[in-house]
Amino acid sequence: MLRSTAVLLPSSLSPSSTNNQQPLTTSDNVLQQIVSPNLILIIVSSDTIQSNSTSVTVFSISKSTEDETCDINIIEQPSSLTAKKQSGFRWIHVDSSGFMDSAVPPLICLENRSSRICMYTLYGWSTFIEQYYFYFSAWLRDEDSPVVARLSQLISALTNLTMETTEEFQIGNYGIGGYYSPHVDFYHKWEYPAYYHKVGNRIATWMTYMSDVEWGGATVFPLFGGYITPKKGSTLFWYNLHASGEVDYRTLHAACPVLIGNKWVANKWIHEYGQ
Ligand SMILES: O=C(O)CCC(=O)C(=O)O
Ligand SMILES: [Fe+2]
Repeated sequence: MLRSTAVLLPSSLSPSSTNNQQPLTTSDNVLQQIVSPNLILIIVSSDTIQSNSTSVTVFSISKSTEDETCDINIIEQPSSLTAKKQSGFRWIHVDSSGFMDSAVPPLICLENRSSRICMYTLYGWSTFIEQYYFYFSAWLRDEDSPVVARLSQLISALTNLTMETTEEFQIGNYGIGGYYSPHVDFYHKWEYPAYYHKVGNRIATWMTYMSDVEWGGATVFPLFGGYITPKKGSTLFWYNLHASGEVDYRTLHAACPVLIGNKWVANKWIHEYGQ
């Protein structure tokens, strides 16, 4: 994975400006900047999820290549899970029957019980200062729980991508001061040649926020000039590669430090092979 720490975040994107917990809307300039034809941003607002209903409203936001305007499509499809790929941009129709609401508590519970918990820091377990990232994570396999398996199925159905070459689910937990420095999720052939040969690069990232964060913890895309405030159940999905397979550096992103509260995310990295 490329490690780039040389990115300066504009002051408007600093963590202190992310603490108002305003929900993102289409009129938000930041959001308009963040979306590009190659970056799909799905905001699944948990407010819109009714646990007993058969449909979920999904905000699929895309910037059209022609006029640079930002469109929002709110689509309710009660009976099917379909993903459409269109030239220039893509959108996704969803019916997940309140899935996110029911998935979050068991996933958190599993995380608490997980024996595969580990702490990610650049220099191991020693000091936390000036390290690349600081958070706890655990890996969940589909076999660990029907909830995990169902979430994988949902992602596959929504994105139209096979889960055959995905990584296990990564559950990440940031405590106070937890952060992840600017990085990209893809890697280069020469970094892990054997692994690359087996599954290809990380074509896409799926990230669901499993908690709100009282203050801080935003995910920042500095090259798009925008950030997303964590909101339980909201999901970001973006392609890390161009259609040609070339890596897309515009997907550089970071997790701002959590100032107050606790942040939980669930990541799924989807690989190229089999797609
Ligand atoms: O927690 C976030 O907001 C981002 C996490 C992330 O980028 C990663 O785990 O690769
Ligand atoms: Fe990342």
